[in-house]
Amino acid sequence: MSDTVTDPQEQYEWITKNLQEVLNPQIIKNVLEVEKRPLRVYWGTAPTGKPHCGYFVPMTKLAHFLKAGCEVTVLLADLHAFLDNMKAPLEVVNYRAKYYELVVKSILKSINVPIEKLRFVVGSEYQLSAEYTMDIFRLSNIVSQNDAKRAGADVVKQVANPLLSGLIYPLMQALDEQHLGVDAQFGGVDQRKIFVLAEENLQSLGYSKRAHLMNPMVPGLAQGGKMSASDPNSKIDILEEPKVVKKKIASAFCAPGNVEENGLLSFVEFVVAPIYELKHGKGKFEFEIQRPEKFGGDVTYHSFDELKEAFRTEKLSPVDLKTGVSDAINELLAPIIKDFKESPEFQEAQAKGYPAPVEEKKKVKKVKDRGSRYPGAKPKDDSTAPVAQTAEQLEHTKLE
Ligand SMILES: N[C@@H](Cc1ccc(O)cc1)C(=O)O
Repeated sequence: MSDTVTDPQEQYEWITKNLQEVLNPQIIKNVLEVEKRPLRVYWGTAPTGKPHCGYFVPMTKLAHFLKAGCEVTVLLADLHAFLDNMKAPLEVVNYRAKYYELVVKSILKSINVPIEKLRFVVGSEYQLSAEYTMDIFRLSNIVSQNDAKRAGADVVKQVANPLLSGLIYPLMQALDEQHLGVDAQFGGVDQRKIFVLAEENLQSLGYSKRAHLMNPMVPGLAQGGKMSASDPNSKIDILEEPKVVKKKIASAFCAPGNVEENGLLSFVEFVVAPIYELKHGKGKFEFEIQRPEKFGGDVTYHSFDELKEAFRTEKLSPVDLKTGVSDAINELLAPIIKDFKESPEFQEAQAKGYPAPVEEKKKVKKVKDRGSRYPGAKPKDDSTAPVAQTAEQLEHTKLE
């Protein structure tokens, strides 16, 4: 990556590049133009599930911030992962935070971002202090249940009987801005309601209002563009093997000529293009697709619009677009998979951060054992069926 820019105008352009929305841009401009110092900005991530390909998107923004000379902090929000319906139980949360840290560093390295310029902070390192705790209490005395609930609506998992932790979550995210000593917080536009909560309340605690920078949400690969945890094909793990990438992309929704609802084109637009630009310079774009001779042979597009137009007019078929996108993803993932395979620390963080559920293991073993005792018999999994103890229960079991 080339050197950082120093002209305030240019810095502002890098900071806000590709964003969907900026709240309080004057706070940023004031830092750059009047105070003439580096902008301090942070991005928080809660180590919950496994990071997927969408993770490249905030990474390119971190690169832009560094390019603009910002002081960038990455918050590994371990307690937030716990507070969000215990998505990360306390026994595993520090391994998951480590795993996220290594993924973030590996991605940044792969797109030539100097990681030594970033500050990594683990949430629980400061969020358990007396001062921070007192701030949660102070904030809980000025924010209503309703407002806290609404603030978390797009971030905290919504369940039938919501836990109190889901209300504490947004309060803490607001307080992080103060306790990390930043001028601005960056996140996806799904964080908007929490950002507004912070803007509306920090001043009542005697703290200053921060600016907020928001990325658009990147559509997934399924029809409708949602990335859903329940549809594994809509997401590609950051360590996905090339073959699996091909398979998932092959099953992605992609109708001939349809450029509106097309997760593959979105992936090129929001992930591949910004990374290419970072590596090769402003405005540069190149997307190569290997294609059999009889369908026109290999083809290279020099702008995203050119690619999109070729697909719209059906000069490029879904099969060929899929080949191009799979190859591009595999190229992006290769250095991260390599880092993982070469690092025992990385592997340990994954193994201990995401242990196989104990129940499942037991079940599998039982089924296997039975299978070997009765060769050829189809194992029937009744491990959860109740065992009848009395005549009455036996009768009941029979009836079922
Ligand atoms: N809410 C963020 C995580 C986060 C947590 C705490 C923060 O201070 C900032 C961000 C997410 O959805 O991933």
